[in-house]
Amino acid sequence: MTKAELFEQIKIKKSYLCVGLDTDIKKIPEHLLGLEDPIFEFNKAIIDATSEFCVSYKPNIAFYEALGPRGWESLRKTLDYIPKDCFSIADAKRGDIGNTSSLYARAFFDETSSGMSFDSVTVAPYMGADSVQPFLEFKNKWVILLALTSNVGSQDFEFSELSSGQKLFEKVLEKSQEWGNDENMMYVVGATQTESLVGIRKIVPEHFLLIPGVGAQGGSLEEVSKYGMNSTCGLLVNSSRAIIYASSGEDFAEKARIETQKVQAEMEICLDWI
Ligand SMILES: O=c1ccn([C@@H]2O[C@H](COP(=O)(O)O)[C@@H](O)[C@H]2O)c(=O)[nH]1
Repeated sequence: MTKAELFEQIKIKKSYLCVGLDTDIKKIPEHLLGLEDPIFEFNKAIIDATSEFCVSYKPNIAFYEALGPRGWESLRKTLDYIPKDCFSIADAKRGDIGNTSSLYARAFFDETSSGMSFDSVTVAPYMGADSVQPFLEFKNKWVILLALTSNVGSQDFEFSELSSGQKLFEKVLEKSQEWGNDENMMYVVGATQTESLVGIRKIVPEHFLLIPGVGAQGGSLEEVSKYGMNSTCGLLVNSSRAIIYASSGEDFAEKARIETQKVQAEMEICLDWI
């Protein structure tokens, strides 16, 4: 999906919501557990209930790979089921020396190799250019580079001040623009980091940002939108647990739909600002 196509979907659905499919076998409703593939059945019901109100889905790969071959199969079926007008994100946080990164890229982008072709994959930037480049070699695919994460541990390295006076995450934003552009690279910025958003927008005014951390982590959608939005929206705001576990009962999909619709309604108001 191109940047223009993504913005078109945002305008059509009046939403920049990404629903996170962090599907934990220990948390899915009991009545699904007897089915052949409970994880897929859960995701299918969530997607059916929410796709009207969101533009993207983000399976976090950890939840699937922890289950071995069964988990990978649930992931592949889930990706197949995600509507083609929704932007798919493999939240895998990969990155290694070049030849290894090439194989990670094939795992998430090359359908003939792995059976899966996501629109994008999250990548850690700290091994530098040669660790990211193999992902960028795939046409019409996106790298979503970790910049300023939502967790408390972001303080440990990402805010470190360099001799140039820049923070480490600022250097990531600046340097990585030599590798890709706003048509093939996005950045992860936590919704808990809104005080840094104005500065981030000075470095990457045109790029899309993937913003996790609203909902269960307590970030504010209004603040993220106020400080992060640009003329093409420029935001994909993710919520996982607050949506998919809105209920632990048989009504989980219905409750997920209600939560998704609430977030979409708030986003519709914010989209009027652009
Ligand atoms: O900085 C980051 C990077 C990634 N994540 C991921 O996003 C979702 C958030 O889930 P919630 O349930 O909405 O809190 C999850 O998959 C994280 O691994 C993040 O939270 N922060």
